[in-house]
Amino acid sequence: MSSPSTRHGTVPAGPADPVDVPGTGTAVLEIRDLAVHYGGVKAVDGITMTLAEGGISGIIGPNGSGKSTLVAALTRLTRLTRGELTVGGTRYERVRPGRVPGLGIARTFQTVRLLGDLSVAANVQLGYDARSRAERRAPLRGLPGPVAEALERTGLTDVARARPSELSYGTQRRVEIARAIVMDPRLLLLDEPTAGMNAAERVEISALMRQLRSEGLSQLLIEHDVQMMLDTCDHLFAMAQGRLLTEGRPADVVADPRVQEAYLGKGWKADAADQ
Ligand SMILES: Nc1ncnc2c1ncn2[C@@H]1O[C@H](COP(=O)(O)OP(=O)(O)OP(=O)(O)O)[C@@H](O)[C@H]1O
Repeated sequence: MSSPSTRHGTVPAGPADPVDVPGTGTAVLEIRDLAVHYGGVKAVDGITMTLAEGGISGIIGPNGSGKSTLVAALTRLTRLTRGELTVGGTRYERVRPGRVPGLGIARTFQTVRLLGDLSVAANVQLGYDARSRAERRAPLRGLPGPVAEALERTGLTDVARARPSELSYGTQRRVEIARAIVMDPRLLLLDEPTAGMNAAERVEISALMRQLRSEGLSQLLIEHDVQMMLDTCDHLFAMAQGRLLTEGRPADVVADPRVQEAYLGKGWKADAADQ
């Protein structure tokens, strides 16, 4: 595949091995001493993370460890108690949520949020229309190039005219990813994209994420499925009680006794780390 040109610059097509490709060495997102307290609840309490450009970073942590709050902070949907956020070199911890897509951060949600009355192509076009006011006035006859490209990159061209209800759950998830990448983000946040999926659909989403990485897209994956994290991520962060426990190569992080201690079911993590 040729190196795609994005509004954030031309990116090199990378090899597919998730362990050997931790990113380009440049940070796409930097989080410094981030805290979100709800009254006395320290949902996130002093997190510092650097996400490598061009890589797939993952966050694991038991229920209530602060993952969703961290995503809400990164997308500016929750107020920070303190901390700094930098994307593509731009500080953004004070910007309004509506400006976040314009900074190059796109996301998918824990639940499918597609418009059932619209075709797959029209749902994806909503993301394209959101790119800028000027583009929203562009003629909608036929599919704009970026919409067709997003459909192709996510393997949806053949179902472009279908309604979401006609598609499997896994395919609906891919439509959401298409809608996010049509914005040409510098970073894609995926919040539990395989929740409710069967094993085959999880493998499919993991493969799609690795394909998007080979096309140069930086991604942050929040996911409970540790095997999916091992199969997909270049770098893993483990959270517990609002803090960062450890980070590093996924197999090393999953095997870390502190990480296993943080979960109740320790056995399956040891199994996953052995693979
Ligand atoms: N709006 C809120 N007000 C008060 N406490 C909150 C709020 N949102 C989250 N919390 C608390 O903050 C902590 C972290 O919650 P969060 O949902 O971020 O964890 P999580 O790791 O995403 O959990 P899960 O894996 O179950 O989604 C929890 O103790 C939660 O009860």
